Amino acid sequence: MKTTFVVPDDLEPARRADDATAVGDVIPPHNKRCFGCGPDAMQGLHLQAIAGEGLTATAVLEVERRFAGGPGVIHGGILASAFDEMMGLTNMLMGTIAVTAVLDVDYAAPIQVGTSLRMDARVLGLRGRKVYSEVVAYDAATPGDPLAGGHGLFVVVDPVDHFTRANARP
Ligand SMILES: CCCCC/C=C\C/C=C\C/C=C\C/C=C\CCCC(=O)SCCNC(=O)CCNC(=O)[C@H](O)C(C)(C)COP(=O)(O)OP(=O)(O)OC[C@H]1O[C@@H](n2cnc3c(N)ncnc32)[C@H](O)[C@@H]1OP(=O)(O)O
Repeated sequence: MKTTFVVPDDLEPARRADDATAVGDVIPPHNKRCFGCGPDAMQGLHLQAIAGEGLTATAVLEVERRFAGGPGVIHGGILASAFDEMMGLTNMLMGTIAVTAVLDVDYAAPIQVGTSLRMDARVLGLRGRKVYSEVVAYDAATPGDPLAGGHGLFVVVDPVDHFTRANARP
């Protein structure tokens, strides 16, 4: 892939929280109405990310017709949403809440409607409050070269403070 996103080469190691979702279990939705993972988001992606070892998680997105952009292929914004959510959920294994500051998507190949898209996400490391994460996506039926990849720079926030202020805006 050809991303230009720069991951610092001197990241601090990130640590899995002692009470993080057990390996093999679904990371619980952080908000029932979240477009990415919420069960009550009628038009949402309904992603179920399975926690892996360390700071990793995997999910499969069934690329439904309602996710189309160009004829027969996934909308780029839908893929970006899925990547954002996958990295955000994986970050939660650290026991912190981090919001997206920068999202980078490498659309390496068209992804057809009907694809079962496997997404593998992991936390790469930290720099103070900054969390660097990545995700790679494959065709689950015919694994081979990645179809797309993503990177994110997330910033750890106090969720009550962050979302209270976000909702207080006039
Ligand atoms: C009412 C009660 C509610 C309770 C809720 C409970 C739980 C909620 C749960 C979870 C939700 C979150 C995540 C869950 C998982 C998945 C969902 C996906 C995540 C998202 O979809 S989330 C939506 C989109 N997201 C936003 O809505 C963010 C809007 N934004 C801001 O809220 C601020 O912008 C913020 C907080 C990002 C930073 O603000 P800030 O003031 O806290 O910090 P500051 O600016 O100092 O940045 C600190 C360091 O990050 C560097 N930095 C910042 N921005 C950068 C950029 N763009 N490029 C390069 N570097 C950047 C600085 O350069 C500095 O770096 P350094 O430390 O080296 O100087």
